[in-house]
Amino acid sequence: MPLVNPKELFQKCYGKYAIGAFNVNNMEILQGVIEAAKEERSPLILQISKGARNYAKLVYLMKLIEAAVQDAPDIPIVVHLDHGDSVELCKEVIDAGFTSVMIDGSHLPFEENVRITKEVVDYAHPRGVAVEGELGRLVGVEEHVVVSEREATYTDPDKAVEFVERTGVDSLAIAIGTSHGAYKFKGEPKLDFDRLREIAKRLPGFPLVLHGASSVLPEYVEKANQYGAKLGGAKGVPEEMIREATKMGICKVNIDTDLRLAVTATIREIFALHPEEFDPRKYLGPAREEVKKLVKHKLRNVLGSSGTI
Ligand SMILES: O=C(CO)COP(=O)(O)O
Ligand SMILES: O=C[C@H](O)COP(=O)(O)O
Ligand SMILES: [Zn+2]
Ligand SMILES: [Zn+2]
Repeated sequence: MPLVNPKELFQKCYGKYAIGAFNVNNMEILQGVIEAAKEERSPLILQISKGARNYAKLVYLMKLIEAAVQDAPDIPIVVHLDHGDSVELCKEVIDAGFTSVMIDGSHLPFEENVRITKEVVDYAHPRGVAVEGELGRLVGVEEHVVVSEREATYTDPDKAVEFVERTGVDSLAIAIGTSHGAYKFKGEPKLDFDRLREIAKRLPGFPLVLHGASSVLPEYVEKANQYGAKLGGAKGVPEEMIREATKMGICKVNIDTDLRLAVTATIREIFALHPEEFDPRKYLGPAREEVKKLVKHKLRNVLGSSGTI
């Protein structure tokens, strides 16, 4: 089937399970993710960041995704722009065939965020493309002990309603305590589920998005460290918390760091155990296999999207 708009996927999964949005940077990661979705009979969101585009060139990534669609003809696949930082970039990728874009104005003043997000919606919707906006800031490592600090960065439920109404976005990324990367918490992991519940209550049935949703699986961190990495103190969102969030209106769960860790741990082990090896297929192949194993686990045991197509 052709690439799909995520709207229908979100309607179907709301409150029950979530769609995994996996960052794609190269062929091996893409193939690992696709093989997992095929075996699990699960829909997929493939997301491309500005960084991915700078690394691999958009034309290469789009051709790889075209190949994936051909290789997995019955899997609904969304191609999404992750953290679009300008109206121009969103328009460019819409014209290139993306079926979903994120315009991330979360660092801007509210009115400015509304303005640019609405501009993207006005361009995207007539072209059949969905738009994700973001309200609230994802902050790393620092613990939110001070209430005023939390109020300044976490998503305000009143503002979320106003933002959705005024922009017409199809989904909203919210800040409830997650952050990007491998160092999400200093102490015990904690998410503001009361806030999520409140936002979901005020926006009934409206798809919410969780960024920074990697779990930073200890097995990968330990293996990478065992073979020379320095990832001390790495900590992610426990899988149980992700499961809980998918029951509360989170329809899209963004995962990048976990893929990076799976690749890195695998390659480090091979380099350490087989120093004579110099054929990239001998370490990129196993890394791809590990990505597949990880994504199957996420789809089946964390997101709950296995067997839904
Ligand atoms: O939010 C993300 C991409 O937009 C990825 O988050 P992680 O760093 O937790 O994988
Ligand atoms: O949100 C961030 C994603 O993990 C993408 O990261 P990147 O900009 O390094 O590709
Ligand atoms: Zn953001
Ligand atoms: Zn993100």
